[in-house]
Amino acid sequence: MKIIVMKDYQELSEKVCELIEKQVNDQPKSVLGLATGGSPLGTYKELIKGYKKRAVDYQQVTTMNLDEYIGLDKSDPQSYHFFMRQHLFDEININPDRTYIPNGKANNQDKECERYERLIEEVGPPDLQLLGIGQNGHIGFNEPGTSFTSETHIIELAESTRKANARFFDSLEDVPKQAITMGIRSILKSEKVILIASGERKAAAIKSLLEDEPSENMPASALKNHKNVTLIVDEEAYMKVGH
Ligand SMILES: N[C@@H]1[C@@H](O)[C@H](O)[C@@H](COP(=O)(O)O)O[C@@H]1O
Repeated sequence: MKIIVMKDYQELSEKVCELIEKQVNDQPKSVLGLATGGSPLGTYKELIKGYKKRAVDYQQVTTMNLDEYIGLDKSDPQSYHFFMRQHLFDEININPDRTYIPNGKANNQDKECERYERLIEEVGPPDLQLLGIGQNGHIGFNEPGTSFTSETHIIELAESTRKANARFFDSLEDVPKQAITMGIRSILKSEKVILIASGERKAAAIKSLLEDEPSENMPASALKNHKNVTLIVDEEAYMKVGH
């Protein structure tokens, strides 16, 4: 795993933006695996700025998102569909027909999981997958205990994850209890992975990721079995490593 330590969140976001723009400029038909949550917000801001300033062209790019809450409509402001439109897709020249996100409102969720996993094979897998990490080490919505051989599946959200994400909702009760997420194996299908973490809140997870043996209790540690992972952290998220 390659490790890059940046001074702060802004520098981290600029670095990730630079790597994504390079991917798209080198390969205009790239498939980008995208993430939601607070971590990639700065990156998306930089990508939008870059699109306006440097005329990066996203017309032929395809995107695949990691996950979605079960039960939220695409038009729900808390859904990841809405998040992606608001924070990126509506601001760049991407073709909305080439942006894929699991459907959290499908009538048959098992079929939806199968459909999305097939899409990863047919449309993807991503040339570059961007990932955040939960405080408990989750990636996508793969909570601790998820099998490293899992594909797209339904997951019960950990109480700690619901609490951490409650900041995006009116109240904790509004946070869905389930989500649909690419599995660990699905994520490992990507060519390259960029994992980002910022702030003291993530320091314990980053220490465990780098210093402990891979374990299904720390979902992100599965990335140690992937050949091309770059971890980009800021100084706060890295501060516990080696101590
Ligand atoms: N499903 C998302 C993950 O994809 C994200 O990486 C993680 C960290 O979130 P944040 O970046 O807001 O700290 O938790 C969320 O629940």
